[in-house]
Amino acid sequence: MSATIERHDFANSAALAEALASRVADALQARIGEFDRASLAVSGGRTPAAFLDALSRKLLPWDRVWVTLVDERWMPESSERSNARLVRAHLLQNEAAAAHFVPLVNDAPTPEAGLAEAEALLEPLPWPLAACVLGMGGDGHTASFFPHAEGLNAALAPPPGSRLAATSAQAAGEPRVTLTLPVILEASLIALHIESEPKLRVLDTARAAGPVEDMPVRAVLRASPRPVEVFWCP
Ligand SMILES: O=C1O[C@H](COP(=O)(O)O)[C@@H](O)[C@H](O)[C@H]1O
Repeated sequence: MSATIERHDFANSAALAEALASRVADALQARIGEFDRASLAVSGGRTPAAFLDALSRKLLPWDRVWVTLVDERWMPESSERSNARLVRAHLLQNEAAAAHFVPLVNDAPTPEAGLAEAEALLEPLPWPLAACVLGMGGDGHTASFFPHAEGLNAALAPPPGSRLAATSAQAAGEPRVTLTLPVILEASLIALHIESEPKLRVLDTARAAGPVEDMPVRAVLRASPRPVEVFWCP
């Protein structure tokens, strides 16, 4: 079973960041042109900072853009590991300061306890996503779909209408909240942002046959209704 991807390769991280920012800005602009509002989900982790900076400088009617996260660690934004903190620092600045940001974490003690409230805050967004920018870990996780995670099945095949799921895995560190697979697959643009040779090898392995539970990025690659656009640099 081979995954459908469209590769965009770049010489370095700065060139990739600019190109990905332009691609996402175009997707947002197209949706706004048609429906007046657009939504975007971005990932956290170490990779996206330069891309988010570049996107923040794009000229768009940002007051018509709703931004949320692909996934989040269940911890306050005061933590260095908070994905929301990354988005506030790198995307919600410059032109994009006018965007509406909807984080996924609330004051509940666990993702399971906070899921209904987080889902309710997502309800007013203009769905489906105009763009969803995924990352990928060296273990083949994407979003918070970690290999053999507790909650993985519900995140990949949720009850109808569920936009969020709670997952936990030793490799994930903290408990997580994540967009569900159907929400990601509905996005008009699904981009996968990866940097380094080792991550490219992980992607090659993920594209080969093998269980989804071992490398959950396979769930996206195999089920995506359109090519997943891979943005890569060494
Ligand atoms: O845990 C996470 O990891 C992935 C990949 O992060 P990176 O640091 O290797 O770029 C990220 O896409 C996800 O949003 C994050 O929660």
